[in-house]
Amino acid sequence: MDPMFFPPSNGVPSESKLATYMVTPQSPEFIPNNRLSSSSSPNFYSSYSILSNSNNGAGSSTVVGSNGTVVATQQPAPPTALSTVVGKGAVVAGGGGGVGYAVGGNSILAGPLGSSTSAFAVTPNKGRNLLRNESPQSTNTSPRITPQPSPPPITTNIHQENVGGTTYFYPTAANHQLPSSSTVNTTDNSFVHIASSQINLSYTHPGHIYPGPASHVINMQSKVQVSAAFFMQDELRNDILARNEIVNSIDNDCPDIPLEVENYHSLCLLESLPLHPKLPLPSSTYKATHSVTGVKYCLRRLHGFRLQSTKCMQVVDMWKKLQHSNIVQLREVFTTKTFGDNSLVIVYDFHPGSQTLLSKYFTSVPETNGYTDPFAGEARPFSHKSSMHRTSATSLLPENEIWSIIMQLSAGLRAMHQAGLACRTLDPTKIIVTGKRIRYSCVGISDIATFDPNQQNPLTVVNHHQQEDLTALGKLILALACRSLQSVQRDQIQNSIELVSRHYSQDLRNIILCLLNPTARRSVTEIMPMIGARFFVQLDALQTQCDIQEDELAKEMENGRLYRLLVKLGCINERPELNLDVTWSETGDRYMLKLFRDYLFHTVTEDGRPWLNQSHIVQCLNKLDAGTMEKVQLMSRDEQSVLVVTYAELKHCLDQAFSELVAASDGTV
Ligand SMILES: Nc1ncnc2c1ncn2[C@@H]1O[C@H](COP(=O)(O)OP(=O)(O)OP(=O)(O)O)[C@@H](O)[C@H]1O
Repeated sequence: MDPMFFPPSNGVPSESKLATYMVTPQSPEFIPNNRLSSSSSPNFYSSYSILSNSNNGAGSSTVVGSNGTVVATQQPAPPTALSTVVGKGAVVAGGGGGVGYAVGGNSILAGPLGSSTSAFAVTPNKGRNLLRNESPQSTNTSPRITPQPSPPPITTNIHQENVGGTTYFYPTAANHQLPSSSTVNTTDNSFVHIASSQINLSYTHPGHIYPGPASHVINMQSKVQVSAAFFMQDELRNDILARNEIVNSIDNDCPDIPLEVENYHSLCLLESLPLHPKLPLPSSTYKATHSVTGVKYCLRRLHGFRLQSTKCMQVVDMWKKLQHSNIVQLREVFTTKTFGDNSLVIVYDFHPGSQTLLSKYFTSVPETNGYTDPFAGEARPFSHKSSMHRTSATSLLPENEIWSIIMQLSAGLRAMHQAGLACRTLDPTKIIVTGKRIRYSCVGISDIATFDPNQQNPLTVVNHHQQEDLTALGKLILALACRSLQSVQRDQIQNSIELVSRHYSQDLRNIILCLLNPTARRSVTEIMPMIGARFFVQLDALQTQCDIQEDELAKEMENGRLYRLLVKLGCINERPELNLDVTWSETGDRYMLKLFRDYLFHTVTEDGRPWLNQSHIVQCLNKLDAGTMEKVQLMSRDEQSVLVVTYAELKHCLDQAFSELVAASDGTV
């Protein structure tokens, strides 16, 4: 028979759902003798400390004391402690009035109670709100850390003591000794080792609480706001949102694009131009979704291209292996007729929110928070059609910014050259900027498109292309320094160098001259000494950025863990039925969790107003997840009964109930 239907012989009003948890004289768990063993206590109920109103059942049972208060606890409790407890006289579950809790959480425990170090200083003290200060457990007791998911067996040898008319029950101490240290399993399956000396913390998991930003991070910000200390910086949030929006957008007004191309679908045109000088054929760029993984990629299509020889796949493999933070990774290459012609498609990683170097530095279009929408406006910003109008931007760039670009471009180029490859598309339209990151975006295309299977000496050709890369890099730096593409035209170069000499350092001038020198055989490593100590500035900036981002990560890290806990609670609480059992959610472990949910979210102030306190919720969830031995008082909705349970027991209930749900489900969690 479901315990729901037991007669309420324990003094709990029959309408109280807590009756299902209350102890009856018949209930083996609370018979204070030694007959019981852990095996006779299949339920976990015996471990709950229960307090009920005696007025409704006074004298009717040996369990209920004459003043109507019953306290049972599993804490070993010397009598001296008991008298202290009773002396406080705070344990009143008023059956009639329903008021009744001037709670000192301490006062309901039979045990060597110290003053609780509750994290909640402000304690609403009426009705279900009594449940503050809920950690009556002292460090001096021997709390038991419950390794989860299964709690240790609970000894049901119970000692009974009547003090001042109140009968207390508590188990003998046999197996309630605190191990010297324990391991607690948390929701994210990480195991946290807890030394017993740490138990006196209101959390046994101090690592699960974000302590606020580190001093070296908070002092980096000029204007520190309280909210900034606990929430992600607006700028970073907006950046991520903008990128997500770009990734998720389905913005395809071009009806000619096929629905699916090989393993990719949802193609979305990024840019399409008839001809680019660096590419021998018309090309188009798309964002596309991989059909199997759902990952977004950037597809570059060469129109009307026939692959002459599969030998070029060797060079494709070389590019595929080349990984560098300043190179957009080439993933695969395939030919297709899906577009209605013979097309070659080169698949790259997709970096949302990117713009070309041309668009960022050679146009006078105002910036929008580092992001431009490539689809906005009538003329696409980097179109060659309009590039001549955009080649002269307004002001000169700060030298630091130019050096940052030089370092990133030379780093990427060095990786390519060391791998025996050449970029061959070192062009402001084929370099993309994502935030502060610069990447070569079109590597390998020229090698494939102009592949000559009859080439006798490929190494010489690569050397030649590498030298061309260095010249192109010199031109690009000069153009950036002058903010003008025309500055690198033959008749302008002299004037441009003079401009650099006037406005920038000697090193910048030297690096340009070195790279533009056609007579010398140059290597990308030669420019390192010219970068010199600026390298350290760049390194410092990057490390500072890492510090800030790591701190942002620390803020957000715990959210996922608490979310999973809430999902479990949400799936269990108020579930109308499970396996046709309509009482499931109202009985057993689930009832305990329901009261805990009320305690978490529905606490009210003395005058009945909702008491909304996020820190209360977060702290309680953390304790639940850690399964601490701290006790919490849960009150039934009719305010007639109070249960005292440890978070460890609640965690056990949660795991148990959720396992039942999983077992009854279709297997997908
Ligand atoms: N890997 C990538 N991830 C995300 N966006 C990219 C990537 N590669 C290029 N883009 C973006 O796609 C758009 C089109 O790129 P594309 O290389 O076709 O530039 P373009 O200005 O059209 O050059 P061209 O004049 O040679 O056609 C640009 O906004 C560029 O920033």
